[in-house]
Formats: sequence, structure tokens, C-alpha cells
Amino acid sequence: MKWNGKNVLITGANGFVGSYLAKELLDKGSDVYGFIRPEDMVAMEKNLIDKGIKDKLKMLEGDLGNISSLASALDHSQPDVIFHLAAQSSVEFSFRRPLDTQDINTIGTANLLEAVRIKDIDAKIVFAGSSEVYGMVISSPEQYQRALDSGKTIFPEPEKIPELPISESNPLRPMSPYAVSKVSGDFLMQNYHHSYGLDTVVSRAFNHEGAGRGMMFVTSIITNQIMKLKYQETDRITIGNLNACRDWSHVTDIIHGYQVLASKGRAGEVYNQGSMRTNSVLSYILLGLERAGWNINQIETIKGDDQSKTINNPTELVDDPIFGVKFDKTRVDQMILENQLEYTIQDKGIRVNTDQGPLTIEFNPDRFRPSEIPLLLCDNQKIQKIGARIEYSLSDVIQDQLDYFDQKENRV
Ligand SMILES: C[C@H]1O[C@H](OP(=O)(O)OP(=O)(O)OC[C@H]2O[C@@H](n3cnc4c(=O)[nH]c(N)nc43)[C@H](O)[C@@H]2O)[C@@H](O)[C@@H](O)C1=O
Repeated sequence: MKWNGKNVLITGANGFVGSYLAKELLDKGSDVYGFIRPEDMVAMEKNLIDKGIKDKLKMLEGDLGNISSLASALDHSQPDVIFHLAAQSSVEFSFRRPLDTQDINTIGTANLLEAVRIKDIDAKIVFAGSSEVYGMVISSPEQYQRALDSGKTIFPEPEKIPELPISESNPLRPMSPYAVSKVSGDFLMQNYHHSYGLDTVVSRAFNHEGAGRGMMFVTSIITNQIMKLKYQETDRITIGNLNACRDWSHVTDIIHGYQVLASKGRAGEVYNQGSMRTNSVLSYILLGLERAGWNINQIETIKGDDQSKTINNPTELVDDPIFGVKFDKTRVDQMILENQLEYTIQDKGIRVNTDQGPLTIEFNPDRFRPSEIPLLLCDNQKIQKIGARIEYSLSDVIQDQLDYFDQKENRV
């Protein structure tokens, strides 16, 4: 698609992802309209200021909960393409505010689609769905049995084990109010194509990070604390569950994917977006520490009573295939993925022995979730077939965030 001269409406254009997308489309010559909640105008304007687009974006005030404000935004922008990115995007917050999450994400998406239908707008609509919809993915017979023993329901039952890498046809087993809201949005998009012929396409993006990522997400929590350690503004890293493995991409690769979907995504279909790598939260911390200047020799638990959790050279890279996929992972990733290593709250944290002395990673029990997806690994072949590419390595993603927090004014 030639973006020059196109009218583009981005809901949540002042958000982390929206601002990256808005900048790129403005640079390509689109007329970009941002549908923005009045209370976020000032609160989130840093994203627009940092990218130099505050005065270039055409701001339309409104609220996803108010269908009239959506209809008015459609009247003003007459969009060729709509990117629906606005959402309550924190899984953690959704456990505390499930109704707000459904209001914004489910009802808000239904309102947008209904406004487009009533106004008879002929636009391609790209929806920011989420890998969270897959939820409880079964990675081994042992994990399946453990889940059953702990009283969890697994529905639908797995047809194969492991269910990895995750393709678009994997079962949906959402595990949080946020995930349920994204299942709703995803199905609303598909249904408005099938019922009313709207030109909708769903991106199910896995985790995507980069400079300016919100402070409630783990990669910013980690890289902010690493830079505070470096500048002696703190003496430890505080964290929740660091066994979780996520498929982390750079936000730039994902916004390129959104543009590919706008041009070539088939109406009514869903497309995964991810890197086809998976790495643990623990590795994100250790690799971040190394990039910030520490050499890591060994990790051990703070409680110190379990020698099997003392790991030498934990960041050594291993590229043996796992789940039939070859990607860079650390020694600790490999052990976590093969169910040989798991840190628990009882371990209290991890002591990281470095060339400059020991560092402390402390577990905060409040940061552990009521239910947690252990592992996400994307099968991205469907979107790659229509032209999307992953350009950034995990190290690039971590470095971009460290550089951001290297600037004192960005540290929290
Ligand atoms: C694809 C999906 O991606 C994101 O959802 P998320 O994966 O929940 O992202 P997160 O950065 O909050 O957590 C990642 C992992 O990190 C663990 N973790 C440990 N310690 C802390 C901690 O202290 N804070 C947080 N937030 N997480 C922690 C946490 O338990 C989880 O396992 C959103 O963009 C969402 O919108 C989306 O769609």
C-alpha cells in the first residue's frame, strides 16, 4: 500500500505502540488522526513529544465507551485504514480491574465496529489482538499433568503435545480478564466481517518492547532498575515471577507487521506477530546486566539451600532446537524450557555473582500473578508469507531500552 495521502485513524495514537506507528505513517505522508481520551492528552503526551509528532498528529478527543465520539471521529477523519490499538493493555492490572478491562477492550471494540457499520465507512480495520488469547499452552506431558493436578481445567483438550510453536489454529485458553477481553475483540472483528462484510483483520501480537515501553511492563521494570543499579540509585532489582518465557520482539517490527496486515491481510483472518524466539524474564535481567557492563559468573538462590539452582555461566548461549525451532537462548532459558529449573517465592531471590561482586535480585510476592502463562513462542509463518519480517534481535531490544533509561530524566 502507498501510504502517501492516505487517511489513517489510530485509536490510542499517543500510546507506546500507537506513537511509533503514527510517526512512521506521518513520515510516509499519511494524514494521521489520533483518537485519544481527553484525560490521556497530557498524561501520555511524552510519547508524542519524544517522537516529534505532537503537532503533526491530528488529535480527535473521544472515548471508546462513547459511540457518538467514535462516530464523530470517523466523520472527521474519513479513514482509509483504522488501526484499533487503544486498550487497557496490562494483564496484571486486569486482575484488579476486570470490569474496566472488559468495558474498554470488549465494549470499546464493539462500539468502534458498530460506529463503522452504522456510518458505512469503507476502511480496512486492523485490530491489536494479543498472544494472551492462547493462554495455557501445553508444552510437555509433565506440565499437562501438573496443571490437571493443581485443579486447572484445560479446555479444549490438547490434540498434540507440545502445542508449540503457537500457530493461529492453536486452542484459545485465556487465563486473565485481559486475555478474555482480547478474545472478545478478536471474535468481534471476525464476526463483523462475516456478519456485515467489514474489512477487518486481527493481529495477535506477542510481547513487543522498546524505548518508551510503559513502566508497568516487565522489560521496562527490569531495564530501569539495571540503569539505576549502574548509577548507584538502587542496590537491588525487585521482580516477580522470572521463570515466565515470552516471545519478545521490538515494537518497530510489530508496527511494520501492522502495515503489512493493512496492505495484504485477508479480511476476517487472524495473523500471529512474533519473533519465533522465547526467553525467560530471568534471561532478560541477566543479559541486560551484561550489556550494562557486568560479567556474570554464576547465579544462586538467596536462600542458598538448593544447589541444583546454582548455575555457572548462566548466560552462555545455546542454539539447540527446542519445540522444533532454532533460536538463541541462554543456558538458564534452556533449563527452564526443559523443566529442569524453576525459582519459587521460597527462594527469596537470586544472588548474581559478577566480576564486580554480587548483585541482588529480590522476589516481591505481590508481583506474582493469580494465574500465569508459563511460556509463549510464536509460529510467525503466516504473516511472513505476506511479507512481514523480524529485523531486531533480543539484544537489540534490550539495548534500546537500556539506552532509554541511560538518560536520567527517563528513570523512575
Ligand atoms: C502480549 C501481551 O504482552 C504483555 O503482557 P504480559 O506478557 O503480561 O507483559 P508483562 O511485561 O506485564 O509481563 C511479562 C511477564 O513478566 C512477569 N513479571 C515478573 N515480574 C514482573 C513485574 O514486576 N511486573 C510485570 N508487569 N511483570 C512481571 C509476568 O508475570 C509475565 O509473565 C502486554 O503488552 C499485553 O498487552 C499483551 O498483549
